[in-house]
Amino acid sequence: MTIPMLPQAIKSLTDKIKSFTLQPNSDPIVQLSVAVAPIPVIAWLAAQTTYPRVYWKGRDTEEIAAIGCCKDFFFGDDIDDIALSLEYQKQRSLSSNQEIRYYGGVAFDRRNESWKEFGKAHFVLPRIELRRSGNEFKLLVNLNFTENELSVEIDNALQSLQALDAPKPLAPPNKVALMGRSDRPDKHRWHELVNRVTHPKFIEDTPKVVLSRLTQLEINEEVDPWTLLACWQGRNPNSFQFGFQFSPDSAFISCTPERLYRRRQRELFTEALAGTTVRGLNQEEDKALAQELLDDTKNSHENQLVRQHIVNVLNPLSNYVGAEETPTVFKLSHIQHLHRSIRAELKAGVNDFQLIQALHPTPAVGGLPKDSAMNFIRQQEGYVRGWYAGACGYFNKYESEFAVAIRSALIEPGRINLFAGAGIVSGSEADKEWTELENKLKTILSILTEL
Ligand SMILES: C=C(O[C@H]1C=CC=C(C(=O)O)[C@@H]1O)C(=O)O
Ligand SMILES: [Mg+2]
Repeated sequence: MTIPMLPQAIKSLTDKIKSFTLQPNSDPIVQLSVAVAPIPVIAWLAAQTTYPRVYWKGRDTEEIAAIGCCKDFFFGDDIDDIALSLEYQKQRSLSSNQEIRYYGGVAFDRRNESWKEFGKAHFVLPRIELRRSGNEFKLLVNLNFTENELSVEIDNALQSLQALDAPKPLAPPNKVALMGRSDRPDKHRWHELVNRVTHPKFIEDTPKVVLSRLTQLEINEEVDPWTLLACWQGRNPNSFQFGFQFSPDSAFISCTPERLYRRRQRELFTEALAGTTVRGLNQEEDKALAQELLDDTKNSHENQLVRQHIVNVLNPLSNYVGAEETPTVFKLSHIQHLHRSIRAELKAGVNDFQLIQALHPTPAVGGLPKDSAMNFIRQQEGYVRGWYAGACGYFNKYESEFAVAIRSALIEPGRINLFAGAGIVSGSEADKEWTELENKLKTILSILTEL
């Protein structure tokens, strides 16, 4: 049997929707899908004009583009974890289909203000998804009968399918002309902050604070977030790549090496990723730099604190937790990190909400102890992190995956906001940590500008 091309696949999905009937005991959330011949996933997403638009690619061969939504969970100003947990439990009970997924994110700091459309937590059940798993592609539609009756929901789904645009090839992005750049905190303030955190009295109680910086680039031209993400993906294919765009005016994209966790039923995979150096100009130099990183006390301490904390918070939720004793080196296009894998077997009944609460933010982006580091960041950093260093991904009852939204950018009209942080521990020096921030921006800057 030949797999249908996109127009035929849309037609057969349309027929499926038209002939759908709700059985007396069927779930109120239903997913219908058809196989489709290969389509470049990001290019398809970039061609669409419906919002929200979501892109997700984890470390395996699965890639997803989602558009529109049939349920939107937005937690703007006031959210408490109890309300969030109740909503989460409710959704979990509405469908037994393992393929139904909620995509979204949680801000870095749920107790501080966040970005307008992104809020403190924002998840969607998409209307339409294009999913690639290896070489297999499928187009799917979700129907949500919890709020609309059958005919209304079917009409909505049909309209969304009709509104789909054909994919166009992505044009390589032009280099942008920078009209201005500003850093918050600036270099002077960065020195002050690092010196405060590394003061022996402070560090005795708070051994790690991950300080970060917002770099704003002023531009005159339009930058397509999906084209930018596609290029970024090409540079760091071993990273997670994702993007969320809730309206035309702002898109958050990330090409992050850091997994928060991957859960399959009760099996959990997570990691400690912290400690950084640059890549060498040749293989020999690269190897020497990696060895230096492995031997370096400050970087080892940075990573070890993350590993220990993750093990500690997972212990009460798990029957078993195992973490690599010795780190390995995780290489990206411009930098390399220390990495330790961690695996856990969760206790029965532990859910994603509890996992995010326990794990996020890890000391790779927050610090240690969590509350004291978060307070310092909240009071001193001088800008709102929003979803930078937040947790983004998807979940359902059976499986989930979340990445830590570092190496990320918020694209707005006339402005690109870039973020970079560095773990400040005993032995950190302000100048070196500032250079580490610059190194973390190199890949995205090399795509955007003539470096
Ligand atoms: C907070 C960031 O990186 C974290 C992840 C890996 C290495 C890090 C470091 O060496 O400082 C950071 O903890 C960032 O890139 O914004
Ligand atoms: Mg570091």
